[in-house]
Amino acid sequence: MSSTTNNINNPYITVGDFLSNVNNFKIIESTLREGEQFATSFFNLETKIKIATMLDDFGVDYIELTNPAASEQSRDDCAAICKLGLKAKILTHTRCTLEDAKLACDCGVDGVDVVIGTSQFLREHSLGGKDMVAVTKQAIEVIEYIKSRGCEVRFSSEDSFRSDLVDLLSIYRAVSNAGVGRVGVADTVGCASPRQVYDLVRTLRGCVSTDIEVHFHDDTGCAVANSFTALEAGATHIDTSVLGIGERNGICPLGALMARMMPTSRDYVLSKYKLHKLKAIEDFVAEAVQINVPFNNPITGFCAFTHKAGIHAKAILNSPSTYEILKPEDFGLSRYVHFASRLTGWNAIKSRVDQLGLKMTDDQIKEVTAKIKQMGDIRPLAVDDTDSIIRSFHFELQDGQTVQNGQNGVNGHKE
Ligand SMILES: CC(=O)SCCNC(=O)CCNC(=O)[C@H](O)C(C)(C)COP(=O)(O)OP(=O)(O)OC[C@H]1O[C@@H](n2cnc3c(N)ncnc32)[C@H](O)[C@@H]1OP(=O)(O)O
Ligand SMILES: O=C(O)CCC(=O)C(=O)O
Ligand SMILES: [Zn+2]
Repeated sequence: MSSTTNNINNPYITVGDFLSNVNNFKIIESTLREGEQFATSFFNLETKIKIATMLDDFGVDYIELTNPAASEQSRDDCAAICKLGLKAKILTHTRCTLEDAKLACDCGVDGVDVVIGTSQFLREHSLGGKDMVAVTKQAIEVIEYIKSRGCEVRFSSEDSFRSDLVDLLSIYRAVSNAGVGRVGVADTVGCASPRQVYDLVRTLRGCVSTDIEVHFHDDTGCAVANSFTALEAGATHIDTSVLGIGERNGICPLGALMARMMPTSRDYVLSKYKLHKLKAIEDFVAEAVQINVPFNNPITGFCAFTHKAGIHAKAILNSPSTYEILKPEDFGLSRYVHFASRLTGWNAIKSRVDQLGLKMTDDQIKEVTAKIKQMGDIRPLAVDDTDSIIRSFHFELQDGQTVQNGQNGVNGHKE
C-alpha cells in the first residue's frame, strides 16, 4: 500500500514517511466523467474512445466514465468503452441508488464509484433532508448490491471538507466494514487547504484499512497541492482530468500532477507513465472542448521551458538544472533560450552567434548585444530582427576587415 516496507529498517524516518505514498500512487482519470461536466464539453463516442485509448496508452490506472443513468447514449458509450479491452480498469460514477448501481453493473464496468453528500448543505438541499443514519443505510445497501454483482466498489462522501468529522469517520468505518475497496474524500467545492487535507486524510488513514482516493476541485487554486499533500498523508489514488477540466474551473490536472510528482518521485513516475504522450493528449482534449492550453500550463504551456532574462540564459546555457526543475526532454519537448529583448545578455547572444555559424570575439559580441538592447528599448524584437542586427554587425566587421585588408594590400603594393 505505502512505501512502509522500503523504510522499515531505517531508524531516521518519521511517521510522515511511513504514511507517504508519493512513490506509490494510482491515477483515476476522470476526463470522461468530471471532464464531461466542464462547461463546453461534448464528447461523442468516437471522441470518448480516442481519449480513453490515449489515456490508457499514457498509463493511467483507472478511467472513470459518466453515470450511465445520465442518458441512453451515456449508457451505450459506457458499455462500448468497457468492451475496448483497455489495460486501465473502467469505472463509472453513480449516485448512491440501486437503480444507478444496476445500470452501471449491467454496462460491464470493472468498478463503480458511488457518491453521496454528507455535509449539512447537501443533505438538506440536494438529498431532501436525509440524516446520516439514512445516508449510511442507503450506502450499505448499494455497496452490498454492487459487490454481489462482482464489481469493485468505492464509496465517497461528497463535500467531505464541509462535513462533520464524526459523521465522516463513522460512515467511512461503516462502508469499510461493508467491504468497499476504496473510500473517497472529495473537496467538491474546492475549499480545502493543504493543512486541512493532511489532517483529514491522516486521520482517515488511521480509521480504515482500505485504499483512499481523493478528489480536489480547484476553486481556490489548491487542487494540485492538495492532491500531493493527500499522498503524503496516506492517500493512494488521485483523481485527475486532462487540463483539469470539470465542474466550474475543474479539478487536479493530469499534467500538473505529473509535473508535481516528477521532482519527488521521478523513478516511479517514469516507470509508469509515458510522459512524452502528455502534449498530444492535452492538445486533443483542448480541441475537443474548444479551449486553448493555458500559457502557464505546467509542462506544455507554450513558454514552460523558455528562458528569457540574461542571467537565466547564461546559467541555463551552462547547465539547465540551474533554472529548471523539470527536464523538457522527459516530456519529449525542448527548451528555448530567448535572445531577442532588452533583457538579454551577451552570453545568450554569443550562443546565437554560434548557432548562426558566425565568428566574433567576446568584445564584438558585447558590442552587438548593446545594439540589440538599444533596439529592444524601442520595441519588442522578433528573432528575425535580432538575427538581422547580428548579421549586419558581422557583415560590417567583415566589410571593415576587407576594406582594411584592401587598404593594407594597396599600401603593401605601393610599398
Ligand atoms: C459532485 C458531482 O459532480 S456528482 C456527479 C454529478 N454527475 C451528474 O449529475 C451526472 C449527470 N446527471 C444527470 O444526468 C441527472 O442529474 C441524473 C440522471 C443523474 C438525475 O436526473 P433527475 O432524476 O432528473 O434528477 P435531478 O438531476 O434533477 O436531481 C438529482 C436527483 O438525485 C438525487 N441525488 C443527488 N445526489 C445523489 C446521490 N449522491 N445519491 C442519491 N441520490 C442523489 C437528488 O436528491 C435528486 O433527487 P429527486 O429526483 O428526488 O429530486
Ligand atoms: O465521487 C467523488 O469522489 C467525487 C465526486 C465529485 O465530482 C465531487 O464531489 O466533486
Ligand atoms: Zn468533482
